Amino acid sequence: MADAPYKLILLRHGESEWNAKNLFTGWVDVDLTDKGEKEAIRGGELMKDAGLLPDVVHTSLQKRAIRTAQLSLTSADRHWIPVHRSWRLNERHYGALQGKNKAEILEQFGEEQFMQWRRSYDTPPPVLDADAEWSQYNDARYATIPPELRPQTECLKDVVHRMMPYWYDSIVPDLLTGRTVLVAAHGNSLRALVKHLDGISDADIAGLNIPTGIPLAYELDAEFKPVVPHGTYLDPEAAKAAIEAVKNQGKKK
Ligand SMILES: O=C(O)[C@@H](CO)OP(=O)(O)O
Repeated sequence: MADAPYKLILLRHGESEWNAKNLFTGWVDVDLTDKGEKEAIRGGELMKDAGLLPDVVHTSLQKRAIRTAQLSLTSADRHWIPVHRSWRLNERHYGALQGKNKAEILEQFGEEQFMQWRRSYDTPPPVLDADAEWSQYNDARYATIPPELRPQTECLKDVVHRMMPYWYDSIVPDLLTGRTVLVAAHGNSLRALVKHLDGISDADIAGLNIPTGIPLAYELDAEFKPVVPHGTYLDPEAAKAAIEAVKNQGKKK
C-alpha cells in the first residue's frame, strides 16, 4: 500500500453535441463536438504540463466520456494505461427530460420546477418509459444491470447511491496502490463524487457546477479527504468562466 496523499484527477467530458444544442442528455449516447474534442486534447496537455500523469483511467459506458479519456490521454502521452469502465460512472439518467431543450423546459414549467429537476438533491424528473424514443432501457451495454437497478430517471441522490460502490470497490483500491487515477465522467456523476469527497451538504450541492474538459486535481489524505478542499482546477481562470456557462444553461435557446 502506498502512503497518502493519493492523487485523483476528475475530468468531465468535452462539449457534447447535445451540450451545444442545450438539450437534456443524461444516458443518451451523444458524441463530442469539434470544440469538445479540442477541450479533451487541451485537458491532456494541462495534465502533462502539471506533471500529473494518470496511471489508470476509469470511465462511464458513454461515448463522450470514453472519447474524452482517449483524446486527453493521447495528448498526455498516456494512451497506453489500463482502462476500466462502469455504468456506475454514467451521467445522471434525466428521465423524461432526455432529448428536451433546456430553455423550452424552463419556459414551460418555470424556474422553480426547472431548478428542482435540474439541481435539487432528491427530486427526480418524471420516469422515461422503457420503449420511449430517448430510452436506453434495452441497450445491450446495460443488459447486465438487474431491472431493479436499471434507471428510468434519477435525482442526484440516486447517482450518489449507484456511484459509491464503484468508488469504494474500484477507484479507492487503485489509489491505495499509489496510482494516479483519472476519472473521465459527467457533470452530475462527478458532482456526486465531489459531494462525497468534499462533504458538501444536500442543499449546497445545488450550487456546484463542473465545467467540460478541465481537469480537477485532488490530493487525498489517508482518510480520502481532500488536502485542499474542492481540489484544484488545472486551468482555474477557464474553469471559472465555464462554470458560469453551465450554471446559466436553460437561459439560452
Ligand atoms: O443534460 C445533461 O445530461 C446534464 C449535463 O450536460 O445537464 P445539466 O448540467 O443540466 O444537469
